[in-house]
Amino acid sequence: MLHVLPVTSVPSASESAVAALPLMEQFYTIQGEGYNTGRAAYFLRLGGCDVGCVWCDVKESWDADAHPRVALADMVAQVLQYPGRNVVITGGEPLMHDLTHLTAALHLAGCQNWIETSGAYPLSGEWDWICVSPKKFKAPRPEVLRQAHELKIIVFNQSDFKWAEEHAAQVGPHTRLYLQPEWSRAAQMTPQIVDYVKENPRWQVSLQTHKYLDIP
Ligand SMILES: C[S@@+](CC[C@H](N)C(=O)[O-])C[C@H]1O[C@@H](n2cnc3c(N)ncnc32)[C@H](O)[C@@H]1O
Ligand SMILES: Nc1nc2[nH]cc(C(=O)O)c2c(=O)[nH]1
Ligand code: SF4
Ligand SMILES: [Mg+2]
Repeated sequence: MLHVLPVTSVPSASESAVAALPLMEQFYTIQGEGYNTGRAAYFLRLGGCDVGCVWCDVKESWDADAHPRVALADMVAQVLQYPGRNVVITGGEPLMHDLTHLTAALHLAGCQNWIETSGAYPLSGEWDWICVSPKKFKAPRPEVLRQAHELKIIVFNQSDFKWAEEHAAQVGPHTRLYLQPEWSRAAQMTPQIVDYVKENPRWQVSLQTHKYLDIP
């Protein structure tokens, strides 16, 4: 005799765990950095990061427990309040979480999923644009570098140009290459980035344009 399990809409403990993620903040703005600069996008900033960049501009994101767990359906509903359909998942380090369910729900809702990641954790989720910004403080995973649409190196001092080339050697042939000044060092490093790009034109300049525009 066949035993038929009852259909229930109550999620199991493991389903509940993936149906919500720690969310530090969400906002609709203009993508300020890299390839998609200037395009409207809804940002979901997830809590949690153990990479430890000394110059991180969002250290409040590091402690995942400091941020409320928000249901994925509620995040999608918030995104849909605005006319744009590009969603940037950032953090914190978003790949510390399994992003399979969040990105599937966003795709079902008609969104384009873009990620900002250090590449230090395995890639999960369905992505339309992957920006990898590797860090000296926790090495990026080679397979994440290989899948990057965009490599964005933060330039803090002159040694970062050589470090940038070492990582450019690990991405695919079509990955866009960007050099972005660390914000507190922008006055010193931006002129050096300009000179470097003129000499090495496969690289492009990326600025944190939202900080100049004074928007989130
Ligand atoms: C806050 S991080 C969050 C995503 C992920 N943890 C990462 O580092 O890619 C978002 C982007 O901001 C960049 N970033 C963080 N602090 C910065 C700073 N002080 N100056 C320039 N870029 C910075 C990161 O390299 C990354 O590309
Ligand atoms: N406007 C805007 N663009 C961004 N691009 C990447 C950001 C991030 O913090 O991940 C960011 C951000 O915080 N704001
Ligand atoms: S990996 Fe990203 S969020 Fe984490 S410390 Fe570095 S810049 Fe900040
Ligand atoms: Mg930012």
